[in-house]
Amino acid sequence: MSRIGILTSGGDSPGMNAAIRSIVRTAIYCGHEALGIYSGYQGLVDDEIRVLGLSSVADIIHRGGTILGTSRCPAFEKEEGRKKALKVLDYHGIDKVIVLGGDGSFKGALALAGEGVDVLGIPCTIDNDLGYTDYTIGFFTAVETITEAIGRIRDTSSSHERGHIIEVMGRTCGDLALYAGISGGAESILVPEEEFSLDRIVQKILRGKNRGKRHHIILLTEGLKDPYKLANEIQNQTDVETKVTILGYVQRGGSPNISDRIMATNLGAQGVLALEKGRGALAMGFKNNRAQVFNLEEALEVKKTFSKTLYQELEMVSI
Ligand SMILES: Nc1ncnc2c1ncn2[C@@H]1O[C@H](COP(=O)(O)OP(=O)(O)O)[C@@H](O)[C@H]1O
Ligand SMILES: O=P(O)(O)OC[C@H]1O[C@](O)(COP(=O)(O)O)[C@@H](O)[C@@H]1O
Repeated sequence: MSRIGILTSGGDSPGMNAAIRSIVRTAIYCGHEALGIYSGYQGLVDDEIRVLGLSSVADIIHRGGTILGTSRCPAFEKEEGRKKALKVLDYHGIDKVIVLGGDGSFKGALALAGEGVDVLGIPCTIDNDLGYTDYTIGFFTAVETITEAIGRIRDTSSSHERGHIIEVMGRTCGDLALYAGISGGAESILVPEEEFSLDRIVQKILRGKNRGKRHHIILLTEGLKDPYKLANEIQNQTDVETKVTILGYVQRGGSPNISDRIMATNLGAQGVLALEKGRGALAMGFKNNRAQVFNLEEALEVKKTFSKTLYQELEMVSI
């Protein structure tokens, strides 16, 4: 029997609760004990740990956020913080830790593994910025949220004959803009992986305007450009009034969609089974349409690739 600690870390993502439920139930089914580590690595350093029973994860599969709470914990990046965390794990007799988060949280898990703790990472981030897995838990729910926002904004843009810049999250990864741009029918997307061209956006708006188009939706990945300056530039060069909406944290909250609930349940359950068999540092990923077990260190080294094919398709259909 193992005592399995579970913690959620970094930015929360829809589906984290579904994964926690799956891990706790599978662990108990297999005869282990599950312990919740609250508030991410901070809770590990500060000893915020409680046993999770079967009913502690009832009625959460559909909830956004994480019942365990999350944090960004600079203390854990220092040796002193990690020493405290190791003592806490030892005190509770926790021999395995499952970390739900993104690449930063996985680096934290790797540091724990370096001290002899068996760890397993489950990819949870709306950004879909981990190279070793095709998708991360929360990504498709966030794409749906953005797609719905595009639809609403297009209604009012068409009525007023306006352009609209919608800033989306993603940091260094353009997947949220790419997938939501395709599913929402955006005219242009600005992503870190592709060269920016104001002229291309302007020409597209002018072509659309000439054939009677009344809306122009531009998705901008956060941090690339000041959306208000960009709106001014577009307005000056096209004479199309251009507004800005920054979607922000709306994208990160909310009930997980069906695919995120299924992927979370799948990766959570398989994660427990993988930890039973394997030692060291592991990661679950969703590759080629199925749950697979990876070596965590190798998984972190896989460079994230951007789909040129999807990007070209978006460019062609939004001519
Ligand atoms: N190199 C590292 N060593 C130890 N812990 C780390 C390291 N990098 C990140 N972490 C821990 O993981 C937390 C979450 O990382 P962050 O990059 O903010 O989020 P995400 O996991 O979503 O990418 C950090 O606040 C820190 O506690
Ligand atoms: O909550 P914070 O600290 O403002 O973080 C915002 C960032 O978190 C994200 O929503 C998710 O990123 P991570 O999953 O890597 O934490 C990013 O898209 C965004 O830039």
